[in-house]
Amino acid sequence: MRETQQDQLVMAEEQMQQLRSKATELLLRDEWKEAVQAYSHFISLCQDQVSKTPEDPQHLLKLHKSLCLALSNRAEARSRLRDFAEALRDCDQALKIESTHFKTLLCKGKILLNLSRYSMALECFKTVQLDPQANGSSVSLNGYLQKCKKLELMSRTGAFDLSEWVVNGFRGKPLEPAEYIGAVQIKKSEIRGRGLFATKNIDAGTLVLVTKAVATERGILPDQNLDENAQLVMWKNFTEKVIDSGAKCSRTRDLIGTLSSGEDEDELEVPEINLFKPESEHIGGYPNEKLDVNRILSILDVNSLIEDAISSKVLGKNSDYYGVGLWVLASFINHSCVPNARRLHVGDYLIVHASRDVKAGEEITFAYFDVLSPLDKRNEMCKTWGFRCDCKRCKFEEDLYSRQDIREIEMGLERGVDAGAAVYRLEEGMRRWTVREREKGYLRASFWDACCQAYSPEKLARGWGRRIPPMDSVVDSIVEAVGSDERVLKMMVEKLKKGSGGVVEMERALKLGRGVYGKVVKKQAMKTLLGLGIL
Ligand SMILES: C[S@@+](CC[C@H](N)C(=O)[O-])C[C@H]1O[C@@H](n2cnc3c(N)ncnc32)[C@H](O)[C@@H]1O
Repeated sequence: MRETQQDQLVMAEEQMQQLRSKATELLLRDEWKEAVQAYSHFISLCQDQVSKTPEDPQHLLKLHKSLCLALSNRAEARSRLRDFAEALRDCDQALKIESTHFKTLLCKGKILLNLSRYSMALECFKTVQLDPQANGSSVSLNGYLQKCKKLELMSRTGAFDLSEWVVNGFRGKPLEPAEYIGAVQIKKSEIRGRGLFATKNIDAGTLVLVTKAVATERGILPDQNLDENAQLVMWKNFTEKVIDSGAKCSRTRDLIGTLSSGEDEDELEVPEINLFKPESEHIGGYPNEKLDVNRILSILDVNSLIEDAISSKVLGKNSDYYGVGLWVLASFINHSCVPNARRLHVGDYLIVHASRDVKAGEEITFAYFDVLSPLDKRNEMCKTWGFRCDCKRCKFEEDLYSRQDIREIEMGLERGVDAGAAVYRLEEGMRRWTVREREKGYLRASFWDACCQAYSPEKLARGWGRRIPPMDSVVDSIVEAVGSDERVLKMMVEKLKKGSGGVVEMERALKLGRGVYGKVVKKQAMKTLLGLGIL
């Protein structure tokens, strides 16, 4: 018996009804992957029906409504799976059917917020607000609107305040930062390949950029040397996450494709800074067909950063903590042993600020490893990064380290010679070798451990104080060379706490603090952090 057209329609309707119920159930049970599959099936059936019933406007309207809702729900499920690109496509398709569809606009706004496209998200939430349905959910909608406005303002101005989180000992949930790009551009670097450059004068503490990770992986490694296996597992998870992010989003893939894989770095194209602004849709022009897994792995080798758990350094907590991540724009920042910027990790965000005053045109650099260490040690650390440092301090010290006197000071320290005597010898040497003021900072930073001990109250009391330069000028020259550092700051604060210093010294310590933590920590919070609140 031949089925009539009507019978076929009824059967299709029944099948769609069943699929819709199943998909809704899966969505309610948070089974996102299965929900996407069920909705995909439903959507293709629905689209099929739309193409078959062009004459019945009532039925067509009903089908379009079902299609719109299914696309919206699939977008929700996809966004939960962090497949934002496909989720956005679903939203746009649904909005083509019904341009003010409440649920879709809300979903699209949340996805855009997640992608740091604040002004577009704001537009979505504003349109949602006009819908009469919005009254019922005004509390959460208002929350999104306020959050979006705040983030949009932050991303334009870089006005962050992390004071509360810092004062609470880096505990609790920090304020969510917005992505931000300050006065910088990417150019060819004299150090190697491309680098990030200041387009204006930037003073110490000012934000340079805030950027969200493509992916991160974190864990506690009780003993980093012994637990190589755990590190390998983390690295594997991390690379999988990066590959997955690239597979899900062509923009992410394109951006990863701009990064160096370590080969022919000086020949690489110099991308426009605007490409890295989250609101810019497509970048194109990069040979991404070459972005296979092997290339991604090489890119990760060159560009992944280990998270600096500031709380572990400052508060002595979480010292077992290990985190690795890829932050695309920050990957253009070269290393220098005379860095002028520092990084701070807040959640998945990397915040870079100037650690000393930077002049327009100067390259922004941060330290990939501890630069308050001597040349040999820095060379070793550089090796693990797979390059030979081409910064001006290394060049200067390489020439100087051929001198026997420097070697003797080093050997003396290894033998346990008094740190005050070593610093005295270094200062005498620098006078004889007519080392310029700026370069004195380089060498003092190289002999930081000795300087630090030499300026301890006990050593000073034993008479070294009169024979070596005043601590303030040594600190100034080190900070001028390598920017602020928490150990230098600590030395200054200890001096202040001993009562040797007034308002001027306090201002100096606060300026150093700004260089270490950035202006994201406001003055009062900085005083509390430095333990100077009572002064
Ligand atoms: C994260 S990338 C920095 C950006 C890179 N220059 C580019 O063009 O994409 C790290 C790579 O930059 C180069 N590099 C960074 N700092 C350097 C330095 N101080 N000396 C020599 N090469 C450096 C090395 O090749 C390193 O593997």
